[in-house]
Amino acid sequence: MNKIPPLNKEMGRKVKDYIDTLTKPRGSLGKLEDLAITLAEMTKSPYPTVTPPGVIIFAADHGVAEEGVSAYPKEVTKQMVMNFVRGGAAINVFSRQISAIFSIVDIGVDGDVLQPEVRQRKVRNGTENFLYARAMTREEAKKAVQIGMEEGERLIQKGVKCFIIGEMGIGNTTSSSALLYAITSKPLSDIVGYGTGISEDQKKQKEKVIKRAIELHKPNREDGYDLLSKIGGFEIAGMVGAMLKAAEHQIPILLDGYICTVAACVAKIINPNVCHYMIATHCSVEYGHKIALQFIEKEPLLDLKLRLGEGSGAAVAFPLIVSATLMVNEMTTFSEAGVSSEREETK
Ligand SMILES: Cc1cc2ncn([C@H]3O[C@H](COP(=O)(O)O)[C@@H](O)[C@H]3O)c2cc1C
Ligand SMILES: O=C(O)c1cccnc1
Repeated sequence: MNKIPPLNKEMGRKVKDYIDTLTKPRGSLGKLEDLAITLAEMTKSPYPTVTPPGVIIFAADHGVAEEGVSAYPKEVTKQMVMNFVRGGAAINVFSRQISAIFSIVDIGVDGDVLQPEVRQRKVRNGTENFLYARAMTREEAKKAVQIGMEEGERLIQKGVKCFIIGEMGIGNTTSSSALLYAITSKPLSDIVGYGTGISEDQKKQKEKVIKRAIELHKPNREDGYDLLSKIGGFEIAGMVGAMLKAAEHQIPILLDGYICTVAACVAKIINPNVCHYMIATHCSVEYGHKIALQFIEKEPLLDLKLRLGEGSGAAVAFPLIVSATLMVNEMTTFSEAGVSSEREETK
């Protein structure tokens, strides 16, 4: 197990006191103040920064996509990887907006995208259909998490100061829902959503597939690798690895939507300290997202009715995180500005 340092609460208290000296009514920047304090606790810096951000997208296919659980065909995974290369996907647009260091990792796409922009880290051409067999072996699950760690390390060496971890994989809301069901035992009707936009009948089929898979595999909810190997995906395992690596280096992780947050749940099972370094940026339309957020005990900053993934919501929320850091870095204090501070009788 990798070592993840605790939060530096002392630094948080110092920054809280400092924020109270800035030229604004005490507490008036609300959640931005909480964010600045949390970032100081994570980074151990009184003046935290989150730029440049790193966007890392793990792409892989899912055998269970054969069961008609997605509104789109499996080939879209590979086609979207090519779209990421060309720069036309939502995450490309938002990554450019925030000047992110961008990386695409093929960790298990069914078919090759042999482009210099794509990191060739394939474990296998997609998982097995977990309705009939385990998605991958335990060794493959460990390998995929290890690859996620290495790819995370690579971005850290490039100097990223926060992580946005995205994914692409047709069928991965089914895998994510199976994981969340195995982890929480909440009713399937509260967990399973419409993913890319399936019909009511397809949603019923999706629930049935998940229920049967859990009956077949009986995953151990306390064993992250058992969960990943039986009902997970290579990209989800890669995300888990990148999260563990970021936390080890005390780098904030901006969580995106449903799949990303389910990966965060699995990471928590492997090492609970990883959650200290996570910020939930938004709440997705996918039903299970709320349950996943409860499991890691995080409140989302925004509700933009997104249901895309790729890291898109976290990238869109990134400027808010920057605002929190700029408040501490650039605002003047009451004494510097010659502004009278709060009256004694109010304190
Ligand atoms: C064109 C396109 C681009 C996407 N970008 C992310 N996803 C999202 O949709 C997929 C999950 O939904 P499901 O489980 O229903 O297949 C994932 O690839 C996720 O990243 C996309 C889906 C499509 C079709
Ligand atoms: O919230 C997400 O990440 C999501 C939701 C639906 C489809 N793909 C991704």
